[in-house]
Amino acid sequence: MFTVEQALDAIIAEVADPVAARVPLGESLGLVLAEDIVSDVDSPPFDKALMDGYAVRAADVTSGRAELRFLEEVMAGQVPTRAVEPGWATRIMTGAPLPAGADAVVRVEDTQFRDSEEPAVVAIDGAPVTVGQSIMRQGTSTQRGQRVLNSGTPLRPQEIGTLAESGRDQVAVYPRPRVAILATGDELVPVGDIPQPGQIRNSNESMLAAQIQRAGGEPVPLGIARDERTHLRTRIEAGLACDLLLLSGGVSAGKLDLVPSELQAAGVRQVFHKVRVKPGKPLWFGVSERAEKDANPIHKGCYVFGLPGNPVSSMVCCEIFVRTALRRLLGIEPQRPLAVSARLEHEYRHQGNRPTYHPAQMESSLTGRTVSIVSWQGSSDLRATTAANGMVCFPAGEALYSAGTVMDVYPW
Ligand SMILES: Nc1nc2c(c(=O)[nH]1)N[C@H]1C(S)=C(S)[C@@H](COP(=O)(O)OP(=O)(O)OC[C@H]3O[C@@H](n4cnc5c(N)ncnc54)[C@H](O)[C@@H]3O)O[C@H]1N2
Ligand code: MOO
Repeated sequence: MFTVEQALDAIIAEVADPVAARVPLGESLGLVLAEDIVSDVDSPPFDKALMDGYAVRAADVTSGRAELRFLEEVMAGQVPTRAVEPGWATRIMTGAPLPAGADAVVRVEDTQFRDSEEPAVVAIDGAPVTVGQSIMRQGTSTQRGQRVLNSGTPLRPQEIGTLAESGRDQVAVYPRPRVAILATGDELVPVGDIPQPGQIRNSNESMLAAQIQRAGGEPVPLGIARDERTHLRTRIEAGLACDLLLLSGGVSAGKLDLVPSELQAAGVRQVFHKVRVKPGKPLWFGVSERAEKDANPIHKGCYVFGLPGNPVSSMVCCEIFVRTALRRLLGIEPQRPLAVSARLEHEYRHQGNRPTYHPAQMESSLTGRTVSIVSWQGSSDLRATTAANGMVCFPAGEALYSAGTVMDVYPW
């Protein structure tokens, strides 16, 4: 049986390097940039006013008081037509290009405009004016030809704004993998149905779709597959067209646990079956290599996870293992699950023959991060996870953890 580390190593080794594709800028949030971006413009593109007021020559207003003659008005989007000579001022709006000759802007609050005279007069009464005041010189934020973003950068709103400044309405990223989700089991009914005796609702499909969406993938729900070989195989084959296929249920030792054998019959090569972890022991992972002729435009293979059907087992395996594969395809570093440290809020005794990922609730305060272990009845107890915002990893064995022990917590 693989350890968690061995299973993660195997997933990282099997999943191919990410493949870049161009997507519209509006669809790139959260994806990783797959090209260096060089600006094709200076920012700002011209010397610009940072305040609504008057463009002046600072030398005219060194004392903070002056009476200057009114030259013209420049709004944002217009260009000045005349240079500011000594003794003159141009009314200017924030974002408008600075006229030649001017080297400072005096804000409108420090001025009075008198149009009873010809030409009109701008009377200034404020602090001494210095060269460069309330203006931004061309190219001081970004220069044309400068590299503004590096390949490998995750795209947040500010990077998307920077791409827009650089005129990129399409951008090369590692696109969202399509993730097929296939729930298996004769006991399952759709979420909108009232379960009859012996039946339960297919809650895993909705939960896994939400996990995939949150992790940057595009879920493709395939509904419920019956525990019948031909039907199951047909649904598996439909799922293999996606980049990842997640099945839930039917992977342990029951009479109708047909998933491993039907996956192999569909040509999916088994990489491992069973991991020393709780919950999630029966996890199955394999790879379906695509024939060249029906190659997916993005990825050469489909990576298949047979998740144990118990809801918390499915959820935890998706968080630990499926998301590692997704991060690899999305070009996200680090690829392995990232734990944070938190001090145990209370004493806790844990016992188990496998490393256990236990639901837990973290709180942050000025004195640091603490974690409490929530009451949990095991891998079918999904409700308990709604009182948790992460999972604490306990090693196998029995130990008493005192309050204040620093634990590894994986946030959800
Ligand atoms: N003899 C053994 N029995 C079991 C073993 C074992 O090693 N030997 N492993 C146990 C462990 S650990 C787990 S976890 C479960 C996982 O089993 P399966 O993946 O085969 O899952 P099922 O038996 O199909 O279902 C388990 C449980 O989950 C419910 N379920 C299934 N699908 C869904 C769904 N889409 N939505 C909500 N709930 C679902 C199902 O009704 C069962 O109650 O096996 C142990 N047994
Ligand atoms: O591994 Mo199972 O997921 O313990 O219940």
